[in-house]
Amino acid sequence: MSGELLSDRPRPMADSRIDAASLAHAISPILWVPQAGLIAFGVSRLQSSAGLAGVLWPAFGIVLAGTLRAWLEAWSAGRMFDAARERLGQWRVDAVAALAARSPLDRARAHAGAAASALAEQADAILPWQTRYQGAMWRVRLMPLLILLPVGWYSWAAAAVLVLAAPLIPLFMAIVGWRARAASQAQWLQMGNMNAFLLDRLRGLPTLRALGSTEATARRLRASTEDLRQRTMRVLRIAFLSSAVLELFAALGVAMVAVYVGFHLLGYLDFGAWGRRLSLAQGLFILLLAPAFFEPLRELASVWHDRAAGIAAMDALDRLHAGGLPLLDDEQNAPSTPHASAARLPPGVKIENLTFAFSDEAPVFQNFALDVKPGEHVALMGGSGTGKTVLMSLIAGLLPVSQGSIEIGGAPLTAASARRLRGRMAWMAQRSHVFSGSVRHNVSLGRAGVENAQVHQAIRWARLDKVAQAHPGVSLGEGGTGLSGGEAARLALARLMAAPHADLLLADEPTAHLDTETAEQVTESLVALAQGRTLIVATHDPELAARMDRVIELSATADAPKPIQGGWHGA
Ligand SMILES: Nc1ncnc2c1ncn2[C@@H]1O[C@H](COP(=O)(O)OP(=O)(O)OP(=O)(O)O)[C@@H](O)[C@H]1O
Repeated sequence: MSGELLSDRPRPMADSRIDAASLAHAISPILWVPQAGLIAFGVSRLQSSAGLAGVLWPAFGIVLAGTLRAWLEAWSAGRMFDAARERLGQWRVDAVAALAARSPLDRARAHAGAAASALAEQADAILPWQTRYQGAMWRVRLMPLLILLPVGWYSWAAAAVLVLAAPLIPLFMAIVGWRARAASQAQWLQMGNMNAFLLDRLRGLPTLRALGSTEATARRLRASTEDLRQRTMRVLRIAFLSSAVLELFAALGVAMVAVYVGFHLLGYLDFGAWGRRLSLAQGLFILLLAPAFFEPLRELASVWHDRAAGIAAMDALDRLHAGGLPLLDDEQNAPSTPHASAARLPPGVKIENLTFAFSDEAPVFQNFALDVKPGEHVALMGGSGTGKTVLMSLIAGLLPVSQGSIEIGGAPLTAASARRLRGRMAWMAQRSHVFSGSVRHNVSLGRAGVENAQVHQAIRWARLDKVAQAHPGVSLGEGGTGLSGGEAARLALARLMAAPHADLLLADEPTAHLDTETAEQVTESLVALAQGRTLIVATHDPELAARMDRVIELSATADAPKPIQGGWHGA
């Protein structure tokens, strides 16, 4: 996926379409109008000495309307929740795909802890926004008007009181809501930062312990949690304030209607009923409807904070989409399961006129050219920072070329071809990540085309079957705890071995940090494994380099490779 495609991605917005469920949810409270009418009517029947028998059918009607309303609310809430969960699931998938489409060398990528926090925790705040808030919003649009009509029908004065009290509520809520969103964003930002910090320091705990820096880390963590506590309290204060403002104005509105109706029925106020006098039933009807007029607004206030938290969560998901260094990839061109082909030649690598720079930094490569023949074994050497890892990443399509071209086995490396070509490659990183899990899983990595038998063979070949942690049911710790440096290197080799379809091997300093004996074993294994395949190895190890067909020396700004040893001897 290209950088432009990523940045052009439309921002995911809340789905505000009104479907059957949200419509049912919005209008279900209207059933309170016939219920209130029947209650008022029943009371008037009691007053007119109709007896208990006279209120039986109004009571039946009240129960019926109440049951229908409860069913409608339960049904619509369930439907709205399911739909919102489905949408949220899709947004999460999109955000993970956007993260995966970024180059692993992109320094601007979200920190793992912050991304995990946004995806797993914060994204859940979108659900109440999409269900409770959107539902409440529809009720606010419809219900006050639908209540105002019957109230106004009997008394314009009572309707006027409601109309005057109502706008004050959204006004104050808008002011409070604006502050709530900023506070919510700050709270989640701090939460994400804290998670990222915690994850980073937990990974580096052995280093911190060894260098006696745990106390300083604990102090910083304490300061972070205190900051988070204060931000959370700020959010809660604003949420409570918005509810208090609304309750105040709703209570005032209802009280004023009650005062008007009471004094009107007592005969002290004889205006406001279109020249008539309200009966007890009509007055009661208006009194019962007045709280229902404010009910949607009260509901909206109680979920007002959900909107702030939901938008902040959506922004956090959106930030995971923000463009950076893209990985060369186009999911439309996903390869079928790769197969080893006996007849196929291993691919050569031809680089022409290559220029690459990390954003505004000085170019790592300028007009660089390299021709690795099919089956050739090549060592990339050069001082630290001369671009060996960057060059291998460019060949693997993990970084986009700024200018020039790379051909793998005669096929240009582009977004469309990258997945297919990567299917022919196997990468041994400088520090291969070891996942928490069994050795077997760490070797297979769930790769398509990697059979169980190949995994077992690779484990035996790398002599990992003798490693205690390779026993069934025993898992490696996070980051490979439980493996020595040499065993971790052998595990990386087993990963290459288990993928026989890969005929272009890229190994980034496979013997770094190993003692001479282990380095020799790794070199032997790698050379044996690379027979009949193309191998490019970045190394500072002269012993390993000497086993290659050719050595390419990279200089500070690699504009031309310098062969310093041997030539190409063919496969
Ligand atoms: N993710 C990155 N973002 C920005 N610059 C980077 C990134 N990775 C590497 N660089 C820079 O690119 C240059 C080449 O780095 P690279 O890792 O390829 O060097 P190297 O030759 O592999 O070094 P070493 O032998 O120490 O591993 C260095 O100047 C480095 O600072």
